[in-house]
Amino acid sequence: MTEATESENFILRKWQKCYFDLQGSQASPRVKVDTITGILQQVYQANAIGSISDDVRSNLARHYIKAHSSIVDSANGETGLNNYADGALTMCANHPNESSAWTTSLTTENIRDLSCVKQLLQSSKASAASKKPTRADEPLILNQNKKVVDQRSSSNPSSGSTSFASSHVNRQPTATAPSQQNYPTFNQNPQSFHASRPITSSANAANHPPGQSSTNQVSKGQGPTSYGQPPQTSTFSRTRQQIPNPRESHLVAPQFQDRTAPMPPSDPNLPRHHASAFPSQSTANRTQNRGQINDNPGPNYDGEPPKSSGFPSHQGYRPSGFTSTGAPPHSLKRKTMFQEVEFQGDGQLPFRTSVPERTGFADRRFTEGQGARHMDNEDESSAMPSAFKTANEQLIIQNQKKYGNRAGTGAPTSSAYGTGKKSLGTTRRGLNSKFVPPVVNREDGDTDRGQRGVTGRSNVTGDGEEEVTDERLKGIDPKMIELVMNEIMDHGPPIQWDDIAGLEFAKTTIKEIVVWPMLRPDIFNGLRGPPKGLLLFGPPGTGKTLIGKCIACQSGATFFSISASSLTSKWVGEGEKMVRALFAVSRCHQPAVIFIDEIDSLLSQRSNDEHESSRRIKTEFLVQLDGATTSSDDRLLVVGATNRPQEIDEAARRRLVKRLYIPLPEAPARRQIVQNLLAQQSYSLTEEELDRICQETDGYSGADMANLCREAALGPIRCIQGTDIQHISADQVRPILYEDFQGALQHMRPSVSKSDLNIYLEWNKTFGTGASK
Ligand SMILES: Nc1ncnc2c1ncn2[C@@H]1O[C@H](COP(=O)(O)OP(=O)(O)OP(=O)(O)O)[C@@H](O)[C@H]1O
Repeated sequence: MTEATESENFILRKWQKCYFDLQGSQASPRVKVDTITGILQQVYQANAIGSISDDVRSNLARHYIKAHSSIVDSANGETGLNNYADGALTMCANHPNESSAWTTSLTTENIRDLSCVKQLLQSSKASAASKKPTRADEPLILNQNKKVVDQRSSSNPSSGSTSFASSHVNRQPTATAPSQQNYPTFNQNPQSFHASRPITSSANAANHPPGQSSTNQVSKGQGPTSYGQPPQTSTFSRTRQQIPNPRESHLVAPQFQDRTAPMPPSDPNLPRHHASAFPSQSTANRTQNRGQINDNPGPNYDGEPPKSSGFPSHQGYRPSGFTSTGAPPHSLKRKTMFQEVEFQGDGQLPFRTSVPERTGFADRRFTEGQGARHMDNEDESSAMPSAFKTANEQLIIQNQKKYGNRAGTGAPTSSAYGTGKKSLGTTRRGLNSKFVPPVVNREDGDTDRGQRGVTGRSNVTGDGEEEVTDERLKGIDPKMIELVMNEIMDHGPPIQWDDIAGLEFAKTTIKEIVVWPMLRPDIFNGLRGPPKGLLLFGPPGTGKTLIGKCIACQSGATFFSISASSLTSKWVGEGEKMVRALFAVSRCHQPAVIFIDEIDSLLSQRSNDEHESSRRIKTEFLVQLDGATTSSDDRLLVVGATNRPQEIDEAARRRLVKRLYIPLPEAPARRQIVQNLLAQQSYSLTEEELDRICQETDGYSGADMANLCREAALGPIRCIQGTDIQHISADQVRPILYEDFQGALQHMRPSVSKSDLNIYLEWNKTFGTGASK
């Protein structure tokens, strides 16, 4: 077996390991995306260190992408390509190495094929009439464009340039461009994107003449074309190619560059990994760029003052991109002409080079491309933009329109589970960046709500740029938003109902009153509407937090988990701001579950000697809770957990409509906990011994049982002589026996006192839901 094959097998084994993550019914979109990203990273890294050949890498990546094309093609704005493209797509693009320049494969034709462009054209139609160029102007513009076409064709007939402009030129439908085959182009049939991607033989790479520009490399099929015919460029590559790193001024606005000039191969500013560099662009930078665009319109391509065409000029992009690449002056003309001729619908779009715009732009195409939805014969020229809308913003809006109804299927939509990655890319955007909320799941037919979700976040600024800021986040400190996203949004592993032993009454009630309504708001509305506040009370360690997570997981909701004491202590003086931010962000992540542990410390009875700051937090919380409870549109559930229900303020108690007692586990539940935990270990216990353990642990909480099992599991280890532990193999450790539990029971006493239990029972009788009177 060759070394390469061994590496391949190693990766395949890992791959199989990931299979469950991808196929498991509970695998959230984010888990799947992360899993794919992970395996592709391994493939890519293995190739980078020479463990596997380019061929093997291409094979693996291709198979993997094909096998999971539905995930790769996910249009989910949160878990789909927005995140995914940053990493995995780079790798599966079969790009030869990190420092190679990326080249665009956008062409005049395929740009128009992009569904997002189509959408943009449609959406700007309304304003088009007023800003449509006069008939007299059109021939001029077209002639200018023709001129550039000719220039490009003649000056660079066979360079293999993949410049945006040249691609445009050479993708004219007529076969007049002899060098067209040298340009990366899109598969004419987007549907065949996955189906017709032969692996690019590494021979292509091997045959590649040394010193040839990377643009040519791509065109020869060494780049992203591993999924398509050599001259074609997959959408993967296009996705990357459209994302210039803002730190690389020479790469800015690649569509304007004369890409016949090779890109600097080892610019010190060039990040080692495109995957990490691109997403790391802060929105602050982008905002700055926008500022440049809007504040400093600059001259147009003729050095004249900006035309009043409704397009902002792009001085922020042009000079650096052009001077450093030595692009000919006519590139500027090209820019403007494309702006007006090729992108009549939204002329700015192709010239926006900040990350999300590009990503979203390409992603949208990528996502919808598989449906082979070619652009209809739109009257594109009739559409003129009135306000700039970035592709990412457009994507979000489109996603809302398109996927706003997913909850009805019961499919988890925006669950944040199963990923170690912070969602929504906020960590990438930076603190001062504009927060772009994720897709809000809305119901079928509820156009008003869906519409509101869209319009609610679109503001046309004075300079004509359309901002995408959620109304619900207005006035919220971005740092707080970031904190909520980073510290409060929970990304733990998914929890199933079966993971929670016993508690049948609580589980059944919760499924009925919370989970189903969250999954099917179309059925559970009006009187059947879910409660917005739920209180779980009972002794410590009985599974209240588990239940909270399980609710979120089972209802496909985003889980926000915070301890009330950290609200009052960790963010001293900022507590109420945090509460506001928490609710605001979670409203953007609906359906959402806000789990507040130790809620009693937040909502304790009001008293005169209460500290001012805690009073403010409490007031804010009640206000927000009221908002959640009064707005029937919101799919927001507040779950409070407490060991001291009797201390909760009665105003708060009233708002936590359902109050469920989470008692200590009964014997069968304790048995289940033991069995579940032992399942991961080698043990030898008879049924009787298990029964005895359960009898002897009366009064133990779930957490006590877990601790008992941990202690018992150490029994076999303690039998081993200290020195031997270093030498024995794992299978030489004997199984866990009943004796180990007996030993553990000597040390582990129950943590809940009988008197405490009486308080819970009493309170449950008075205020609990479903308690027998
Ligand atoms: N019903 C249960 N089924 C399975 N495991 C349980 C159960 N109850 C508790 N556990 C175990 O105890 C641990 C602690 O549970 P959890 O944090 O949910 O308790 P809690 O009621 O929220 O505690 P606290 O009130 O102290 O916050 C869990 O991680 C789990 O290992």
